[in-house]
Amino acid sequence: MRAAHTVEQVRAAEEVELARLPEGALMQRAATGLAVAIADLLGGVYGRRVLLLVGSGDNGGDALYAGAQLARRGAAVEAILLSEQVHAAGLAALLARHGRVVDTTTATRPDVVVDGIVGIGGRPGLRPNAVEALGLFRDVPVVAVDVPSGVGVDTGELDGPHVVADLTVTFGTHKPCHLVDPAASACGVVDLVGLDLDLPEPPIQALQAADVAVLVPRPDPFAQKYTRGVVGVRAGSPEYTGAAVLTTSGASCGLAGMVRYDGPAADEVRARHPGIVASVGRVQAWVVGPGGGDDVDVLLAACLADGVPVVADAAALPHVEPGHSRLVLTPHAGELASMLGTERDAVEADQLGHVRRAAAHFGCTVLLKGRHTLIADPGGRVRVTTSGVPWLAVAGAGDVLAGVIGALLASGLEPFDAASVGSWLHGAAATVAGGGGPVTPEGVADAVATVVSGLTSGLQD
Ligand SMILES: NC(=O)C1=CN([C@@H]2O[C@H](COP(=O)(O)OP(=O)(O)OC[C@H]3O[C@@H](n4cnc5c(N)ncnc54)[C@H](OP(=O)(O)O)[C@@H]3O)[C@@H](O)[C@H]2O)[C@@H](O)CC1
Ligand SMILES: Nc1ncnc2c1ncn2[C@@H]1O[C@H](COP(=O)(O)OP(=O)(O)O)[C@@H](O)[C@H]1O
Ligand SMILES: [K+]
Repeated sequence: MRAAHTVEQVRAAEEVELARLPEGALMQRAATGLAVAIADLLGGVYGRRVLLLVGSGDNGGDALYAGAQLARRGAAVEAILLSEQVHAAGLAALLARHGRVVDTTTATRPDVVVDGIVGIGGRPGLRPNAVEALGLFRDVPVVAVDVPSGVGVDTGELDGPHVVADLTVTFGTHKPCHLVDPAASACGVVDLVGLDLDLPEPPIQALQAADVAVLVPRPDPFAQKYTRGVVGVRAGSPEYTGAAVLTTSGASCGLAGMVRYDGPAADEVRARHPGIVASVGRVQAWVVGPGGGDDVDVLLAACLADGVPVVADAAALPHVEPGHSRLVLTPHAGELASMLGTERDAVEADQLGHVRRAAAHFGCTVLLKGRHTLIADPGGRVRVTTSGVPWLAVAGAGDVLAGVIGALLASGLEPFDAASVGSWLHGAAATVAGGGGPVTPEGVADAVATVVSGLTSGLQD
């Protein structure tokens, strides 16, 4: 599990560690990890040129100490000081290793720019002198210290100028901005330097393959199709039969024992999936909404009346009322904006705030689709999916996702787990299906089984 903690949580843990360790030890550990990461990026140190952008706080201190270590190993290190006051001991260490203080007119073209402007103590946005310094060498790789300066560290928002990093080296734990878009998209590759901090339960997590392998349902030796769970699909309309085919393709990923289809596209659905039963019967979970027609409100009500968990997607979303705790809502930003009475841009700018608000308002699990999909439950927990690839942004991919989550709900996973595991599998399946290239939604649905078998092959008992 990749965990992200808030600034307040990091500060509290840091205080305990600072009291325990000799003065400066924590910063030295951070700076050493940073120097090693910069050396890796440069493919060596001797003779390389490093430009440090140094702000007034400890973030600048990390950069100065890392610069001193690189200078000791033969790098030519220059520093632009963006404040009259910078970390004094860090600056002394750099100068002792023959690092040089320069300004925007005297800086030499570097091989890497190190952003030590501001860290977890920063407010969103950058001051004009920082913007000017960043503009000097636009095509040079940037390594951000802890966070790209200027981003909303706890919110994942971008408000004003900010650093766009190729690599971010963070310390102790991830922060929300490393996982949550749009800020996450400014981090580049994120490298974590461990500091042995004693941290509380993280408010935000990103499942990794090993976590999904544990959560994904596996049939026991005496399993029957009914004990594995039946997922019912109410999707498609005479106009949109494809949505029925794609949603049932997701539901047929193999994670439930049976798929039932109830709708107007039974012939199309059975032509692709002969195993699907096109008659009404008992189910352990419903998926409703993709490609839905005029009767989608009636169908949603019928699904909810069954008392089983329900995935509501697409056309069903505008009809959802608060108060159904075993519901999973799967909007994209535009759909969530309509549900909350706001604009798409507002949702995209503050994805974490909106998905949390929606989960609290509707009292159920809400999955906000995007590059880094967010899943929130009404208790405030959030998971982020980072397994996807941009090729997954293709019409119909959302229908497949709803089907996969429905299968996981039918198998008995709780809504929050079903949504986050389903989303992770969906992203990983796109990687497998495309092999680095384009995907079709049906290809993604087919690849879910391959992903699951890869995950669970090491776990057979
Ligand atoms: N936590 C840990 O475990 C460890 C933490 N460590 C490191 O410490 C860092 C946190 O250091 P920190 O607390 O000194 O805050 P930091 O972010 O450097 O500067 C804040 C100052 O910047 C200013 N300022 C604010 N906004 C601004 C803006 N938009 N643009 C420009 N300037 C702005 C403002 O000062 P002002 O100029 O307004 O007086 C404010 O006081 C952390 O990120 C990590 O790198 C590691 O060394 C060890 C382990
Ligand atoms: N840039 C991206 N990187 C990774 N995944 C993405 C990206 N953009 C969209 N996706 C994913 O693609 C899917 C698109 O679903 P959706 O918008 O509902 O499409 P549709 O309604 O046409 O099926 C979602 O799972 C979403 O998370
Ligand atoms: K920084």
